[in-house]
Amino acid sequence: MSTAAVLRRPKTGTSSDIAIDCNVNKIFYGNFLAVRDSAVPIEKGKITGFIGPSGCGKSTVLRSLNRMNDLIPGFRLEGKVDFLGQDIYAKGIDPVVVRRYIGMVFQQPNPFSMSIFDNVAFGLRLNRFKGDVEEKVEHALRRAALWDEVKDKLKASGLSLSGGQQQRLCIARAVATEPTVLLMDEPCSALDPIATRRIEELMLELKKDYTIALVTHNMQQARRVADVTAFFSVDISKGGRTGFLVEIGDTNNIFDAPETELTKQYIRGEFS
Ligand SMILES: Nc1ncnc2c1ncn2[C@@H]1O[C@H](COP(=O)(O)OP(=O)(O)OP(=O)(O)O)[C@@H](O)[C@H]1O
Repeated sequence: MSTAAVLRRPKTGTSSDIAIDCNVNKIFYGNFLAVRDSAVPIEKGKITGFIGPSGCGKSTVLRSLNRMNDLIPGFRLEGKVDFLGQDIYAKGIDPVVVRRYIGMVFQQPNPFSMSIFDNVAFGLRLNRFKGDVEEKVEHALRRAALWDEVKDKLKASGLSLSGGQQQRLCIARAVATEPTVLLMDEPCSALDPIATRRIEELMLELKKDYTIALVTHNMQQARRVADVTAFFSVDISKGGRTGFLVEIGDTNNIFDAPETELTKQYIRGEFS
């Protein structure tokens, strides 16, 4: 069976509510133990927010969900990450195919130095899409709430757009190939408050069609958009700096009735 055949999209009515079942025992960069003991189920159709102090491993865990960390020399994961019940780190699974189903939007908007149209069409062409590219590009730009602003200048460079528009272009690029899950690594950190609000509104709109995992430094953002929040912290007890999951639960519970003292302290702003 081919890899593409192995990685299926979720069907309605499947028994599990989990899109990605992430069970990290350990993640290393070389000899450095960056993250330990983090079981983070990413529920279908929800936004799961990752919060926690700098260096607690939020991005590392997020990037493990679509094998983006494979690109980093020395990266090693002990544990299991299942996408719709299939181990994405299993032998024979092509990370490129994994990333087609589990797309990513980065902190810095990173449109390619090409036209708006070509930015969105990029993944389609890469995947040798045989259908109507123009229709797909328009659909993706509409999904990213950018169509009205760019429909008359599709040949202009993606780099000519504002920061917020560029980030929406990157979201359009990510959704053009119709992934199942979108990983968003601090997608608003380079944006002003108005552009941030637009992206937050967009995330709430996108979750109707996509499962989203979101790393954010901004606790208020997690509170505004995340259905589920995972709080990570850093363990310095053994002389290292190892991130770990403290707790995960409904966002309201994490913010209003957290189970651990550590979460309470973080939510109260006692450390950052
Ligand atoms: N490419 C890398 N090579 C080596 N160590 C890394 C690499 N990327 C991250 N780390 C280390 O792994 C740990 C977790 O980093 P990570 O970026 O995942 O944390 P984070 O919670 O996302 O941090 P921040 O909020 O500051 O972005 C940190 O100690 C970091 O220095």
